[in-house]
Order: sequence, then structure tokens, then C-alpha cells
Amino acid sequence: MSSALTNLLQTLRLGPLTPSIKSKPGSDLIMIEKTKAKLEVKLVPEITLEEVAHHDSYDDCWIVIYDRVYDVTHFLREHPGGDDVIMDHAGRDATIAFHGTGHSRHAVEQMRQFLIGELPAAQRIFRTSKHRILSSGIPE
Ligand code: HEM
Repeated sequence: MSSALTNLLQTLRLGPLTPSIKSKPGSDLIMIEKTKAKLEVKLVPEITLEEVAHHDSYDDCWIVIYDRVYDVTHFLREHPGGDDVIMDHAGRDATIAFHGTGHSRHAVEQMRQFLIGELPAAQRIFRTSKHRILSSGIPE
């Protein structure tokens, strides 16, 4: 762990991370792990809506959810809700459909592995250029 992260956690009075210790529900370690997860910001390239629109087929399927771009080509066949509902939004914004389905936290976590980019600031609806979330209920 970098000393900068150690210092930050100590400043937050969370103490140093101890990866070998298993966290128990309700323990401080859970808080430390959540803080650590928030600090791990994945840097992804900017991808415009125009570029996303080129990826609208079964063999090459990108969608936009909450201003982030996901390549779901290999997930289509595994999607519990079926491939057709995602294909309806291939190459386009699927936020309302995704949100309207009421996906579980598991689904939101699973989505992360397909992240390939985010919209440029001028095309974002939900997040500002500094990644501040503009509405509640949007996954970080
Ligand atoms: C990367 C994007 C997506 C991921 C990772 C994902 C994941 C999942 C998962 C794990 C489920 C099982 C139920 C749950 O845990 O919530 C599910 C169900 C479902 N999803 Fe998605 N999904 C994605 C995108 C979409 C989109 C764009 C739509 C568009 C409408 C959609 C529609 C549905 C529907 C209709 C169900 C079935 C709900 C039910 O039968 O109760 N999903 N999805």
C-alpha cells in the first residue's frame, strides 16, 4: 500500500489496512474496505455517443448506462433478462431501461467488468466532469 494511502486512511482515523485480517459484519474493517474501494478510481477513456452508435450489432454491442460505456458483446448470451432486451438498446443509451428493470446490487457490481469508457463531459447527463453524481440512486 502506498504511504499516501496510509496517510489518508490515518487522517480519516481508519488506521492502516491489514489485508490478512478477515472483516466481520459491523467491524471497522468493513469501513476501511469500502473507503479503499472508493479510492480505486478506474481511469477509462472518453467515448462519444457517435462512436458508441457504431457498435450496435450482436457481434459488437456497446451500451451507455449512467454516462458510462459498456461492451456487453460477450455478456449478451449470459444476461439473465435475455439478449433481446439489451439488443433493443445496442449502440445507444440504455439507462432508463436498466434503471426501470430494478436491477440488483449484484447486477450493478457485475456491470463494472464490462466498462470500457465514459461519455465526454458535454454529453453526460448524470455525472459532472469531476465525477460528482448529480442524482441519487446512481451507482458510483
Ligand atoms: C451491463 C449491463 C447489464 C447487466 C450486468 C445486467 C445484469 C442483470 C442481472 C444480474 C439480472 C438478474 C436479476 C438481478 O440481479 O437484478 C438481470 C435481469 C434483467 N435485466 Fe439486466 N443487466 C444489464 C443490462 C440490462 C439492460 C440494458 C436491460 C434493458 C431493459 C436489462 C433488462 C433486464 C431484465 C428485463 C431482467 C429480468 C428481470 C426479471 O426477470 O426479474 N438488463 N440483468
